[in-house]
Amino acid sequence: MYSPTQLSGPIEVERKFVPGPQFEDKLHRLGAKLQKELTFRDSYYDTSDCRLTLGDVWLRLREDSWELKYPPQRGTRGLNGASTQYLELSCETDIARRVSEELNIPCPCSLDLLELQEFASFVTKRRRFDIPPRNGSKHKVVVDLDTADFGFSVGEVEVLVETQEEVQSALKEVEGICKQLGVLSDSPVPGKMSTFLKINRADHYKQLLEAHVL
Ligand SMILES: Cc1ncc(C[n+]2csc(CCOP(=O)(O)OP(=O)(O)OP(=O)(O)O)c2C)c(N)n1
Ligand SMILES: [Mg+2]
Repeated sequence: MYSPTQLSGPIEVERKFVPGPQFEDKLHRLGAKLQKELTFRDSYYDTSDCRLTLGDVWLRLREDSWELKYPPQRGTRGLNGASTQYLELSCETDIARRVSEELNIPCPCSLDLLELQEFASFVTKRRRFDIPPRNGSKHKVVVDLDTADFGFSVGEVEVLVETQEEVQSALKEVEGICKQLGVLSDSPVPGKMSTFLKINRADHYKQLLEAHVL
C-alpha cells in the first residue's frame, strides 16, 4: 500500500449551467467583462479498466501541459449537490505521485511511463468573463462559456480557493451568481466529458453513473 501524500493546489469550486440564447446579454447586465478567448485540446487518460475515473480522478493533457483533478477530501466525490469541488494539480511530479498512489503502484519518474490510454479528446472554444465582486464577497468569480467540437455548449461559474475552509463560502458565492444570472439548476448539469462519454463511450459512461462519479 502506498501512503497518501498531502499535495497542495487550488480547489476549484464550480457549478455548470445551460446558457440559453442571449446569455451574454445577462452577463453584460451584471457588469461582466470578457477577460479572454481561448481554444484548447484536452486529451484524457485512464487505465484500461478505468480505475482513475472510477475513483473520480481526472488526468488530462491540456495542449502540452498535464493537469489532474480529484476530490480534495479522501473518500468523497467531487460532486456536491449541483456543484463540484476538485483539487487541481499542474506540477507533473505531483501528478505522477498522486496517480501512482491511486493505482497503488511505485511512482514513475515520468507520466509517460505509466501505460495509460487516451479515452477522450476534444477541442474547446472558451469565452471567459470576469464577474464584478458583490458586496461583502471575498472571492473572484469567473464565468466560462464553452463550446466543444462535438457540438455541445455549457457554461460554468467558477471560484478558485486555497483551503478547504474557504469551500463553503465559495459554494455560496457560486450559487448566488447562478441565481443572479437565472441559471440555478437544482440538479447537476452535464458537462463536456459526461456528454462526450454518453455519445462515444457508453460503457465507460454507464460505469461512472453506477459508481456515482457522474
Ligand atoms: C457536473 C459535474 N462536473 C464534473 C464532474 C466530474 N468530472 C467529470 S470530467 C472532469 C474533468 C473535467 O472537468 P470540467 O470542469 O468538467 O471540464 P473543464 O471545464 O474543461 O475543465 P476546467 O477548465 O474547468 O478545469 C471532472 C472533474 C462531475 N461528476 N459532475
Ligand atoms: Mg470546468
